[in-house]
Amino acid sequence: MVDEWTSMAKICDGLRDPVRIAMVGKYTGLSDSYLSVLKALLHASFACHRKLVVDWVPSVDLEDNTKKASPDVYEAAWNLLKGANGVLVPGGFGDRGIQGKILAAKYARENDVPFLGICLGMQIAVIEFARNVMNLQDANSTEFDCDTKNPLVILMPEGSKTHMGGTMRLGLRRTYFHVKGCKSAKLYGNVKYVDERHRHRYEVNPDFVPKLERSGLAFVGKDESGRRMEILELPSHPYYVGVQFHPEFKSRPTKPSAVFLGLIAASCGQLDALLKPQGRENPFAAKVATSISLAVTKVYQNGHMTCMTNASYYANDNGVHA
Ligand SMILES: NC(=O)CC[C@H](N)C(=O)O
Repeated sequence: MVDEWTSMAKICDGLRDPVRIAMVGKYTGLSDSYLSVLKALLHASFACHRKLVVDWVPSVDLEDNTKKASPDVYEAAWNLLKGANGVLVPGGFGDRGIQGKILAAKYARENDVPFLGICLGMQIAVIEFARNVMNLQDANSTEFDCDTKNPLVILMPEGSKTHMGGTMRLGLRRTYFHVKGCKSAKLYGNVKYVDERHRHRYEVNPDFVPKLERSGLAFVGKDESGRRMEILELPSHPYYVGVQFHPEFKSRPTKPSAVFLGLIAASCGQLDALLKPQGRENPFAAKVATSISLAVTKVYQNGHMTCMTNASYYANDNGVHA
């Protein structure tokens, strides 16, 4: 067992080339709030043989109000965002910092920077696209503006709308791929469907989907009814993916989450190699497999992956900071 730990630690210690991910969220001072997301980033970075560096960007700091009140803070936040190889907008609730997340999604979309939006991160990507590509200036989620004339994201409880308890859509749900050959389908191994975990109330308004799709946003994964949007992609972008579910919860050291792996691979120039059909002619796939099998035997100890903290990301106290 010690040998296994030693060989894994060696691989971790040997990782030198960084991959910088800007995490644009609300609770960036409390990194434990995003612990599963961090672990998923780490699993994917390890598979790509990159040392993960997470740049925490408080989304409010990207907003115009901060520019007026604290120009230095504003500039520092934008410098972090612009210095990153990839951008991640995680899940969240409530309207504080929403504008900053929308600005981060716009920046990634317009500058071909790899982007992954999770749950709220997918919803704000849709709002951003509607506002800036489709010119629907007041596009919003009814979570933030219940009177918006363009409700791109709406409450879609599965149960009663009047019964206030239990309106959250929770747990494992199935997503069917609708577009063969899209990036996320390839990353998941060209399966017909995936089961991922959910935790949300609001969803993309299905009435706007035809317009969004005509404008270039592809909803490549949907639930069995076809009414709930689960995965979006911008086919014209190197890697712009939004998921309504939480893929971080199923990521494992031996099996990084497909969409996280896509983000990291795209952020360090490995996505094309990763998406090539697997086989002898795909050395990257072989390399990933080797690194994982070498490194991750029995990584769990009391439910924690304690061995990977020193080389794959910078740790400070309880959290992860760059
Ligand atoms: N987990 C989340 O990101 C939730 C997103 C959004 N607040 C919703 O309820 O749908």
